[in-house]
Amino acid sequence: MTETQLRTWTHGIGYGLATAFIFMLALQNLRYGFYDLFYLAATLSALTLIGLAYTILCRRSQLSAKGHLLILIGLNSGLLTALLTLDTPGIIHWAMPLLVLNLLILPLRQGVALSLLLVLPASAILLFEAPLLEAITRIAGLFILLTAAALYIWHYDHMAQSAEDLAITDPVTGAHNARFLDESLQKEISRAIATGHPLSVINLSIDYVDGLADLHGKNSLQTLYQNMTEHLFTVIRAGDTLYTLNDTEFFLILPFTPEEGVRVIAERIRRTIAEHQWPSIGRATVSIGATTRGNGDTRTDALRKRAHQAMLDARKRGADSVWFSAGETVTA
Ligand SMILES: Nc1nc2c(ncn2[C@@H]2O[C@H](COP(=O)(O)OP(=O)(O)OP(=O)(O)O)[C@@H](O)[C@H]2O)c(=O)[nH]1
Repeated sequence: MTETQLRTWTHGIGYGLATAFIFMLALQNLRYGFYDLFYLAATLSALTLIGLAYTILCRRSQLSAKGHLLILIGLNSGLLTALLTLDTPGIIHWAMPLLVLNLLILPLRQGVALSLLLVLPASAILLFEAPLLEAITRIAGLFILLTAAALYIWHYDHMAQSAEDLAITDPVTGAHNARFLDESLQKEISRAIATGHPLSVINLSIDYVDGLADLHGKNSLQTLYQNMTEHLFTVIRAGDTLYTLNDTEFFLILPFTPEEGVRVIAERIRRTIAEHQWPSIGRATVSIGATTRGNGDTRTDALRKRAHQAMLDARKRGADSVWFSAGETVTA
């Protein structure tokens, strides 16, 4: 299930349950002849029903649907007005489903702010109108509910962020992982097509990995890979992105970089790696394949394959070398 679908379901169920709850209150008050409270509950349940309809209408853009804020401001201010104008402090418990809705539907800060705008004046009214002990008990209940719901939402947001980070970041090296590469490269290709700026990529592979693993062990190779990632981060400029493909290969996306530029940076990477003293194994070299997008390159696999082939060509010419392969050019 995508995040948008998850939000649509939770918002829909939230509004649905709130509508059912408030509608029951409306019916009960109608039965006992409390017409003011009946009209209030009927208005609030109509608003939650609008929220449900809005959720269904905006189901494809639920993450950016701004109308929820207006609907919830309407609900919260409706209840606050009733607390101020009707002499029935008992309806403070109607705030409970509203607090949950605020936090369930709005971004955390907005949800907490709107809830406090309801709870603080409501508490003052309650302290003024109800017996002290009763007022304190009800206010405490509201704050406990608000805190628990806010902590739960904060925890969920935090977990979702960690899951997203894990999905796109290699846990060992901190670079982006291969799954994220195609998505980013496609975006950069579209951007390069739209703006006409050059785009280059680099495929980089550590030389003689089997020999290094035999000689120094797999753990040393893993450490070398991490050290090389850190090193590459210090060589590339902001805006370039680094991806780890497997335990021995890297990929770099270099926006705004023409052929002359990618030749410079590829050679710089090769030289600095060869000159470096690596803590786990001493000396190491890399073979680098580089390519620049031609006007016929519109897909990621073409660029990835060409960079990979260029890296194999570099290796064929002897380790510790760079090979550049020109982009596909189509004449109109
Ligand atoms: N994407 C990318 N390109 C680089 C990088 N370093 C050098 N280049 C390319 O190589 C060209 C020449 O770079 P340098 O020899 O460092 O000269 P420079 O004039 O100091 O480079 P800039 O001020 O970064 O443009 C640059 O214009 C870039 O196109 C890098 O880290 N990333």
